[in-house]
Amino acid sequence: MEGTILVVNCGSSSLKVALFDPQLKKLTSGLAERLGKGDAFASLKGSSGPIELASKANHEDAFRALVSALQDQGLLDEAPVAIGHRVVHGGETFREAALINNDVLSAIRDCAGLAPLHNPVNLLGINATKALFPDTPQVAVFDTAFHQTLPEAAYLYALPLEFYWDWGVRRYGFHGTSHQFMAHEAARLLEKTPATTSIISAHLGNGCSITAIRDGRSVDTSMGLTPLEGLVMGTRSGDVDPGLVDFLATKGMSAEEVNRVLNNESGLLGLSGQTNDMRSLTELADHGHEPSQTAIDVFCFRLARYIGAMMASLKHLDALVFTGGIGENSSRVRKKVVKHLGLFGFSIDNELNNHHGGISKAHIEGADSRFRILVIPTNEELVIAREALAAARPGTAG
Ligand SMILES: Nc1ncnc2c1ncn2[C@@H]1O[C@H](COP(=O)(O)OP(=O)(O)O)[C@@H](O)[C@H]1O
Ligand SMILES: CC(=O)OP(=O)(O)O
Ligand SMILES: [Mg+2]
Repeated sequence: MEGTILVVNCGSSSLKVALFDPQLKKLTSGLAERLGKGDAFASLKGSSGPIELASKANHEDAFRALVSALQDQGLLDEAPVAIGHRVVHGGETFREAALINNDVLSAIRDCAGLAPLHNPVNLLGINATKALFPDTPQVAVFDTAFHQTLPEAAYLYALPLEFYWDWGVRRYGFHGTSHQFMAHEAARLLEKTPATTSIISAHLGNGCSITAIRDGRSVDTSMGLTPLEGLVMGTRSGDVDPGLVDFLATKGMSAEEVNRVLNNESGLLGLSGQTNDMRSLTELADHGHEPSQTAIDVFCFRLARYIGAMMASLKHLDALVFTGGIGENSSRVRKKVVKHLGLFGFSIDNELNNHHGGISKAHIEGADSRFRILVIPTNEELVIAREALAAARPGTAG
């Protein structure tokens, strides 16, 4: 097909691709997981079975395999007109998406120290696509860009100010593409304009973050210098006392080990001792597994506490919005979180929450709720495709 847009999202051991037609309708999507490990595999929606990958296949191998599967389906017989990449950390350099050239590549490389788990693999993805489609414009869409409007009071840590000036130590925030999409979708559902809409957006996937959006602009967010701060996540601790690092050092743990535990062995997984997956956790809790129930309780309480904190950044609130795999699917989490917020005047309609939803299928607030509560599916890929097209061909995308 002519005029397609390819979206690439590289994670540390995974690669997600999505292909859009020129009207930005999604044609298909594919996924490769466990890259670099013995049991790497890939699949493409619409393909009859899994795609063959060599054991220990890397990002480039996976990308080639997915592209050739797309070609077999007749979806990519011509090079795409634009390729959009999710890049996690854009530091203070990028306030919006950027057409990738050597300067942009070196700026992304410069931010790698701030996001060692994410930016290096994002660069791998860019190189892999460049090798296959050298003439297609490539565009970087940054998780941090939407949060570049944070006021100083929200982005500065109370640390020696030289840390900020010399090393860029500040709060950046992530998942900006999803939060920005929430701001637009909420405005559409509420029949307002984004520039007059204020929401609290809770993105709850494997990584979780919450953002206060005042009149369409991000004014506070829970993630910080790295995507580790804030909410309880699948395997990440979110906020802990910084004194913990020294305490664990006295127990013989190196900085690297502490970092690994906080990023990969904590959160829902650490608390439950079983899984980072909210669906499995809910089943375990239903079968009487107490640590799983505790994990859900801590997750919900931390989130409710952050919603309360986000109120301090807003002058009014049009809606609390839930999104991401957990936000969109777990009625139990939504109910528990809203229950903590009674003092603010939030209430949920159980019937609507269980089958979400009400007006336009998104509302789950109770009739007596002081604020609206919405469930909105996120669509980071669509936003990346739109931005890629706009940056690659200025003037063609709306
Ligand atoms: N029906 C469901 N009930 C509860 N949790 C769910 C459900 N469906 C998905 N989830 C949870 O959503 C999380 C993954 O979210 P997702 O947004 O897909 O992740 P990612 O951040 O990797 O894109 C997992 O914890 C998963 O268990
Ligand atoms: C920044 C971040 O946390 O991303 P993800 O949710 O994809 O892990
Ligand atoms: Mg997701």
